[in-house]
Amino acid sequence: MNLEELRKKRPLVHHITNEVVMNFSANGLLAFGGSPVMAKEKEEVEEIARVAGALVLNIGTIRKEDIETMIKAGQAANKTGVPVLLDPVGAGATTFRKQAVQRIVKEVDVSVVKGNAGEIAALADIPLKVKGVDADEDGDAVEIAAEAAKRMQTMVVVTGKTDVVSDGEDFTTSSRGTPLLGSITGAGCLLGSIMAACMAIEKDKKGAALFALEFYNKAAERAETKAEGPGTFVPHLLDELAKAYD
Ligand SMILES: Nc1ncnc2c1ncn2[C@@H]1O[C@H](COP(=O)(O)OP(=O)(O)O)[C@@H](O)[C@H]1O
Ligand SMILES: Cc1ncsc1CCOP(=O)(O)O
Ligand SMILES: [Mg+2]
Repeated sequence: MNLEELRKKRPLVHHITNEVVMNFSANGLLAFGGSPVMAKEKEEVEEIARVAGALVLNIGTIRKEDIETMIKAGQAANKTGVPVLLDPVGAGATTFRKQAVQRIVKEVDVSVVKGNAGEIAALADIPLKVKGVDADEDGDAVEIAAEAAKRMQTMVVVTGKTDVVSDGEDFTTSSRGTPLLGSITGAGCLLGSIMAACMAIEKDKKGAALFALEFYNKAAERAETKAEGPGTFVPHLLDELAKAYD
């Protein structure tokens, strides 16, 4: 994954995402070197998705009518080879969300499904405690990722204390980061935006996902050393995301 190339090209990342994180995701992606656009009107999503570098479908505050919109955008992205990242926010919390994800995955060729252990466990039908959009326990992230990848026939990233990237057969883990990421909202969503931007530049999607995980969590570790708590962690994280690490 070539970060210099990404920063030169500033790939456009089309987001259909939740209202909670829009501003944070846009700022974080800008800091990293991508170009965010949030657009969710059914009449315009195909036009944007087909010219974007990547598409993020994030179900954090999804309503019934948004499912069709996400499918429309996803299929337009598929037609022009634009990678699609799906974040199944809260999939472990309600049947509606889980079924929405299952429908999207069936109708769109999703490049990667990225979520926390609780969300991905729900999609793999592995019992795990969840609390709304958060995982309440870690579970066996490797097993969860593998089972979900097999069922959805796509690459899966499980995030948490240890992150796992799996295609159902092989897997790679990464254990960087800080628990402070769990004390701000949108940490996972922003990781998804950055991962999608990397996939716009790097065609090896596993390589792109691992680069995004390492870079993001390294930036978070450095931000932690400068922060006094969750409040000051956020601006430091944005600053660190704008830097370059070897
Ligand atoms: N306890 C932890 N220690 C280190 N990094 C963590 C920890 N919890 C989460 N992270 C990191 O925070 C980011 C968001 O992960 P997570 O909190 O699982 O997502 P979400 O915000 O979607 O619930 C990931 O990069 C992950 O590696
Ligand atoms: C709190 C909340 N509620 C619905 S979406 C959302 C944001 C979730 O963000 P993340 O998954 O990055 O923690
Ligand atoms: Mg999340």
